[in-house]
Amino acid sequence: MAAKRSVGDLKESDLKGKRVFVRVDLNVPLDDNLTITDDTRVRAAVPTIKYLMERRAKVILSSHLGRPKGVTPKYSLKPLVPRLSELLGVQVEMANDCIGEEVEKLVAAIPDGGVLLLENVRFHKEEEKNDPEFAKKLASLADLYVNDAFGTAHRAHASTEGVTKYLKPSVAGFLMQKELDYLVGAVSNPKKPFAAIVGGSKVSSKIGVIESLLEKVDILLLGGGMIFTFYKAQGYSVGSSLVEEDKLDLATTLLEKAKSKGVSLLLPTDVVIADKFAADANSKIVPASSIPDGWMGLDIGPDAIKTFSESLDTTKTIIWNGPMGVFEFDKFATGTVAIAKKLAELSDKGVTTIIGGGDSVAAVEKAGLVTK
Ligand SMILES: Nc1ncnc2c1ncn2[C@@H]1O[C@H](COP(=O)(O)OP(=O)(O)O)[C@@H](O)[C@H]1O
Ligand SMILES: O=C(OP(=O)(O)O)[C@H](O)COP(=O)(O)O
Repeated sequence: MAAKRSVGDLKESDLKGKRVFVRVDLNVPLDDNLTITDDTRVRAAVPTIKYLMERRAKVILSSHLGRPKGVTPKYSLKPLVPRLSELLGVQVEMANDCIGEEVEKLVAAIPDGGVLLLENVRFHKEEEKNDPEFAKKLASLADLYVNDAFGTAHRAHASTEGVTKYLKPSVAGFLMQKELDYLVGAVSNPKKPFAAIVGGSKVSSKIGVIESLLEKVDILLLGGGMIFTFYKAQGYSVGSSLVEEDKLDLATTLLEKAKSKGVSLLLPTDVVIADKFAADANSKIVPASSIPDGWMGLDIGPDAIKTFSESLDTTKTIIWNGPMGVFEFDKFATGTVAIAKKLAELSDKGVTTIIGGGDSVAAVEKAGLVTK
């Protein structure tokens, strides 16, 4: 891939006094009291913002949080202000919207080196539709554009793709540049055997990822909420586990494709099931093929952990996205923690291990393995 032009390539005169629209990914996990439970993404956004502040640009920050349908108070970016202000060493101002007259007034008032955070860009449905008129309105706030939202780089939305048609130059931020350099390097030319571990709950967004990984990997391990779509496609009973009915045919196709490409695709042979989606649910371990009605799979089982771990032993490159279970509940965190520990052990032995995804990173934080 050609090198992306980055914010570091701009001249100081391109930035001084200029309004810079910076798309960041501040989609952090919040608890019920709206406290940030993992600030990795906030800290990751800081280098680019500080760089712009030091060059006396007027920084306009834009992000989404969650998947709101319209204006939803619990998805407001307001809880981000104190932590951002603390990390940046200035009082970050916050707008109640991301477009409109009030926002324009606040933008006009940003001092050189100051920072304004716009409200959740997904409060407007036009964001995810990549609506050109909405993108134009966002673009009209600024003189140039920096995309540092690596965690959202796979989405062509108004604030990530649409605006670049109206704001020139449009450049990558330091986080985007660093992640692309590292990831593209590791994935386009991996040391083999190359394994991918995919879990989490976003089945429909990840089935496409699995399809493209089948072209590259030797081993593919599947865990998390997506496995039940694959089980169901094979005719297993999955109880009330997470299933995306409209992806059953695709799951079958992917299993066949893995076989024809000689990729070793492993699904967990056993799962930890629960009688409700709760931290205090009753749980038991059952073979993957026999989840009783009324029960749902919330973690991979001990046999699966063993098989997965052994299959990783010979690998040289591993990428991991998506937890193996509902790690937020301690009872169902075992599979995720075991895989995190395995990757830490292999990383110590010189295996390249890459972990991506907000919840996956949060899980590694929770397991206390970040330094590994
Ligand atoms: N078996 C499961 N059933 C339901 N949800 C699951 C299951 N396994 C994992 N999850 C959930 O998946 C979420 C993370 O998924 P996802 O957003 O796809 O990961 P990431 O943010 O790392 O890309 C977590 O909140 C976790 O609780
Ligand atoms: O959290 C994110 O992705 P992730 O769940 O893969 O880590 C990004 O902020 C993108 O969010 P989205 O999947 O709602 O577009």
